[in-house]
Amino acid sequence: MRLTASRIDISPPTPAVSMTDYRDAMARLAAAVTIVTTDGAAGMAGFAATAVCSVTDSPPTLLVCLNRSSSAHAAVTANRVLCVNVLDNRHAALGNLFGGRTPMPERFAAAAWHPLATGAPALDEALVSFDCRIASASHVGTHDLLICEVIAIDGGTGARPLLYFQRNYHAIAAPPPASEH
Ligand SMILES: NC(=O)C1=CN([C@@H]2O[C@H](COP(=O)(O)OP(=O)(O)OC[C@H]3O[C@@H](n4cnc5c(N)ncnc54)[C@H](O)[C@@H]3O)[C@@H](O)[C@H]2O)C=CC1
Ligand SMILES: Cc1cc2nc3c(=O)[nH]c(=O)nc-3n(C[C@H](O)[C@H](O)[C@H](O)COP(=O)(O)O)c2cc1C
Repeated sequence: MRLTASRIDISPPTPAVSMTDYRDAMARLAAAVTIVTTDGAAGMAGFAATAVCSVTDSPPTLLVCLNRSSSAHAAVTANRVLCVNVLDNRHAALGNLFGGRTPMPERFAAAAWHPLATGAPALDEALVSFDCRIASASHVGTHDLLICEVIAIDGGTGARPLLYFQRNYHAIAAPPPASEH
């Protein structure tokens, strides 16, 4: 059964802030970079995402914001499962590939993956991967807000996250070892 989204109408007739000013301001909000994947009857797909955050730990729940114009949208919403893969600082090129305009097979061929409980591909070298079932979805403007129940977690050993800031990737070094005194 296809996921149906409720509509939350929040846009005023004339926005007080232009899209350009909003994007310029958002470019200053540093964010972790993820690749969100799906697989199932509607096919395998994936996209780069920074609009991901924790909602609650009871039950463990993530929010993923997905543009309805994305080529991954139909597969994600029809499969109703996704995996959020958090990138480390070696993954900037992979972020670019999944950032759009590249055919899906080419995106997935660039790295090694393994399926988790939902069947969505987890990136072998992710900092951590969250395997999720999509519990609900709402439309807000151009995007679907996907409320995702985390049903499995994989990885969690790396220490060097990839960040996105001012329209560029930035590698974060590992923290120094704790001092002995
Ligand atoms: N949340 C999203 O949907 C995001 C989409 N993108 C896509 O990647 C392209 C390149 O992004 P940048 O190089 O960072 O330059 P940009 O000037 O297009 O975007 C700057 C910042 O604005 C926000 N943003 C951009 N497009 C958005 C959208 N459609 N909805 C909500 N927030 C958005 C993001 O925080 C982004 O980092 C964007 O034009 C967009 O297509 C990038 C980041 C987040
Ligand atoms: C760093 C980065 C972060 C992005 N974050 C999101 C996001 O959170 N949500 C989203 O819908 N698209 C996001 N995008 C855009 C998608 O990854 C992708 O470009 C878009 O869905 C169009 O892809 P398509 O060519 O497959 O249709 C981001 C792109 C980049 C490069």
